[in-house]
Amino acid sequence: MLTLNQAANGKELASKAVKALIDEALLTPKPGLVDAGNSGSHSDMSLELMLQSAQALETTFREIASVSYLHPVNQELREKIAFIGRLGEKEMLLATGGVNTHKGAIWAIGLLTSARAVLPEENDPNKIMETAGEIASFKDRYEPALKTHGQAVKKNYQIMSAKDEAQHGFPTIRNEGLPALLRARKAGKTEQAARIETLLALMASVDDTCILHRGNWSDLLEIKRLAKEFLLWDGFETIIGRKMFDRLTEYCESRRLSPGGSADLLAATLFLIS
Ligand SMILES: CC(C)(COP(=O)(O)OP(=O)(O)OC[C@H]1O[C@@H](n2cnc3c(N)ncnc32)[C@H](O[C@H]2O[C@H](COP(=O)(O)OP(=O)(O)OP(=O)(O)O)[C@@H](O)[C@H]2O)[C@@H]1O)[C@@H](O)C(=O)NCCC(=O)NCCS
Ligand SMILES: Nc1ncnc2[nH]cnc12
Repeated sequence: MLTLNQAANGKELASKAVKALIDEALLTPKPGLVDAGNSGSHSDMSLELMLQSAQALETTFREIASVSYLHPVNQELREKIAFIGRLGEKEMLLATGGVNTHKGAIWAIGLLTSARAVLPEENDPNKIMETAGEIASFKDRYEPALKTHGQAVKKNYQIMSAKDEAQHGFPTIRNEGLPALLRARKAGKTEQAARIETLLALMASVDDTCILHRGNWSDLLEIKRLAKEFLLWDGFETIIGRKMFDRLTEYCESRRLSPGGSADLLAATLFLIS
């Protein structure tokens, strides 16, 4: 039986998680990603599909929050939320007809939801990321032995995969995404510009296994370089910044490359400060 506080906390966190996914999907323009203008590098995704997928995950996040509420940070918690997270992946595939829209987001935002429910009074995003990292670092004895794109890519390159990112307490959000968002807001930029700069700050740093899976090492380096240049030229504020954005979009879309991991981390950043 859920307590009233537990139920309210779960409902609120799940609604914030879904909103973060919707806000990320609606943010336009985004290089190589699905947005309100087009489907970027994806022939099997659309904005409608992304929104359907986000809505379908409400129950997953609510259940993660519910079991995590005031729970000690231990292996039992890790295994409980892994079970729900795997069901969430199935829900996503059911809602999208088999398209992988939000696997990385279920992982990252699932862990952050769990940490926020463990510490319902905590407002410091850094403490939430640290706690999520601790939860992610426990062994999940029921993890199925699957061969994933992320694992295949990690075998070839020495990179920070989605798992490492979480287990280290989300260093890319802590050091790049969140500071970029706060900086842009402080500079008085529009919320849309601030979020696009946040995405590009993440792209400039994340070892995105989606990019490496479809492309190669030099693609990842070029995407990081163009994203850095965009930020260096103050984003959409300057002609060169806008040129860099167009070049980045052209680079991704002509090669079918998608920074899906950065998109997930943008949604996670928005969730953390909601
Ligand atoms: C630990 C898991 C995340 C599994 O990780 P692993 O690396 O083994 O598996 P992947 O299947 O490759 O999924 C990782 C997804 O994470 C995103 N991502 C990639 N790089 C990073 C990074 N450096 N940091 C953070 N996040 C990252 C990315 O997700 C997005 O891309 C997906 C679309 O990919 P795409 O390549 O376009 O589509 P595919 O259909 O897969 O391939 P093609 O079309 O190219 O053929 C989209 O979903 C975005 O979300 C990676 O895909 C974790 O899933 C896990 O272990 N879960 C078990 C349950 C659990 O423990 N849950 C606990 C909390 S809920
Ligand atoms: N907007 C988006 N487009 C493509 N893949 C994604 N994965 C997460 N968000 C995405």
